[in-house]
Amino acid sequence: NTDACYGSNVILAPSADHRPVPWGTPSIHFSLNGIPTTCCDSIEEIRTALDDIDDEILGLLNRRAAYVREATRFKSTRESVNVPSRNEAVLKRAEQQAVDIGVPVTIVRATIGAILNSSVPFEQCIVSNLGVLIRFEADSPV
Ligand SMILES: C=C(O[C@@H]1C=C(C(=O)O)C=C[C@H]1O)C(=O)O
Repeated sequence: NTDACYGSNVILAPSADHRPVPWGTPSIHFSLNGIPTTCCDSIEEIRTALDDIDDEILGLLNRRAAYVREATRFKSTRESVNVPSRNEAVLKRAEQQAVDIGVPVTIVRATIGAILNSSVPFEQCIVSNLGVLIRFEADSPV
């Protein structure tokens, strides 16, 4: 039952433990120079696509981290960095979006959760080290 993976949509897959591979037909449909194309015919093809996507995700994480760092400009103390109510809202919104768009909710819950759980310590790290920098500059001879 794929309901549990997606949160709503259901895809059909053979349920046998030892199914012959590849089973089914390529399920990713896209247009290559206007020509309808499908993927994938091999695991290598899939892994190349996953590597490309991971590169894109890294670019997005870099952008997100820049905004998280910028948020420190509006936080006066290290204690005010973590805002649990906002974390909760970010996660809730992502889960709802996932269901609406058809992204597997299991993946969204874990990844957005991990992004929040790492963004807060990153932001706290920036705030802590800004303090060090300011103290260092204040203590330096002019
Ligand atoms: C960026 C902020 O700081 C923290 C990081 C958040 C995030 O990564 O989305 C959300 C809330 C805060 O815990 C913020 O307050 O919005």
